[in-house]
Amino acid sequence: MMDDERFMTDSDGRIYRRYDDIKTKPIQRLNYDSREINRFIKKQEPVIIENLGLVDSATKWDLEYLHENIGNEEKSVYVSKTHKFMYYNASRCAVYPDFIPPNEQHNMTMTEFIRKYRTWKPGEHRIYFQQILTDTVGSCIYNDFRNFKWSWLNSKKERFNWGDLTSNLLLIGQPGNVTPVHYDEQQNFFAQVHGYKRVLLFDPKFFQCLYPYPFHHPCDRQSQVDFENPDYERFPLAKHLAGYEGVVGPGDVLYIPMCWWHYIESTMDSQITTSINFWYKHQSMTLSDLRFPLKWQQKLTVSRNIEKMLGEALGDPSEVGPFLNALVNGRYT
Ligand SMILES: CCC[C@@H](CC(=O)O)C(=O)C(=O)O
Ligand SMILES: [Zn+2]
Repeated sequence: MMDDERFMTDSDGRIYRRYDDIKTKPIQRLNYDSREINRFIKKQEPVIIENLGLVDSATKWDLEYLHENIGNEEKSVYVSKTHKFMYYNASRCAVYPDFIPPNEQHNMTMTEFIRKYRTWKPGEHRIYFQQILTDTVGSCIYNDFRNFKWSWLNSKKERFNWGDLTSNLLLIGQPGNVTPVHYDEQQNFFAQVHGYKRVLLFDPKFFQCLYPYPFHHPCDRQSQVDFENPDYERFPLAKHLAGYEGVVGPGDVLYIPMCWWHYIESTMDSQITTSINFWYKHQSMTLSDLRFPLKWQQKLTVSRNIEKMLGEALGDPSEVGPFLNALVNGRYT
């Protein structure tokens, strides 16, 4: 890997893709007992929380233990011809008939996933286990799940008036797997269990630099900018990207604020990467809470509502682009 100039090795020996064009500062790392943590969450800024032990009971979740205990219901595994696993909403393909899904979602048993994982050879399609933890898991897993530090999580939910926990995703990836830059409309405590992931995060205000796909596109919420081969002709503002960077390892918990752009890559030196995320609905905002000018998180919600409403008002999502161009070009530009 060392002689492949697409990759770099950091001072801790972590190996990940080199993105010289992207300016970043280190994500702040704080010990779990630091009072500063609440300040970051209140300001909705990313922070890596160390030694919290949030999901310590999942440390034993290696492939053997999961094979024994997770249950034989089929699990959700994404399969990609490349190392990238961009999420897409298959139900929106009708609006974009030329859209080619960048990967496939398969359902397979844990036995099948482990067989594929263990026999995988470079050049073969990559796999990425991404399964919501539901009550169908075996009793041992359920007990481990109950032993997560829910008191800490609930204290943050209450303190910051977050909505309900919507889901926990169990992620099991191969070294080198990449989740390209996107945003989610939920607060996220991202707990790293095994292996290392390099993360890049960007404030929602970089909306114009990351050129998200249209609302009605299958890749809604995903950026059109390919960090490995950025097209600065089509996306000139991508040159101005500036964000935060860090590597999360076993025991680290990354707070990914709602609507913050994030790119997450399993480092090449990892044997396997296992993560568990905690997605929370954002806090309910009342009109009296609104302060102007709006924050970009709020402008993002406004922009999504406009695109959604236009699709309905025009009766055809494919008219939204031409209509917005007619509205803006030569008038606001
Ligand atoms: C499908 C979710 C993938 C995850 C990133 C990663 O670990 O690859 C993420 O983007 C998130 O937790 O929000
Ligand atoms: Zn995400």
